[in-house]
Amino acid sequence: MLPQVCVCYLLREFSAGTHQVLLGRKKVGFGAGYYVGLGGKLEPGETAIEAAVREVEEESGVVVMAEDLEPRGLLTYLFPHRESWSQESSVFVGETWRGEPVESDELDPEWFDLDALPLSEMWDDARFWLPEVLAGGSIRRTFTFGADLARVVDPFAAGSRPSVSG
Ligand SMILES: CNc1ncnc2c1ncn2[C@@H]1O[C@H](COP(=O)(O)OP(=O)(O)OP(=O)(O)O)[C@@H](O)[C@H]1O
Repeated sequence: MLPQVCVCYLLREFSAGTHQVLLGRKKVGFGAGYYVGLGGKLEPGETAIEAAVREVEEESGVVVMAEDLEPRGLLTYLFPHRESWSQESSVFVGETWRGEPVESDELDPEWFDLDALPLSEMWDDARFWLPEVLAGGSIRRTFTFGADLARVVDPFAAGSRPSVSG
């Protein structure tokens, strides 16, 4: 089984009809420099949703309850040129949470309008699924990264067909 990680996208209604998502510039470690959702590795014995609750608080100070997180799917990231980076990520979206995001050692939180996501500064896969998932969809998909460890190769290959629904 691939290493299991989670990612959580918190949404807020910024002004009437305008929704925003909390992302953060990752400061250290895997994906440093990219804007990412809050998340990280599951600890032993932890479920993906428990990990999401914990990582949101660790990385931003925001408190979210497990029952306020909606499971929105599973992403498989394959790095044939760097096997140790391959992982499987459970995706959650939450609209109810408490607190104000604060900068942590891991990441510098920032709100983005849903129609102005910083896709060119995120992991390359995000452009293929994140807008649809934040608009209410769910996803089950595999992305394979190339030798540059940065670009998705052949995103429409068999086995990695888009399956956004919702
Ligand atoms: C390759 N394409 C990718 N596209 C979008 N998001 C990606 C991703 N690959 C990893 N992610 C996210 O990155 C976090 C795991 O990173 P990972 O280093 O395991 O966690 P993190 O540095 O937080 O460590 P700790 O668990 O805190 O130790 C986790 O949210 C995961 O969904």
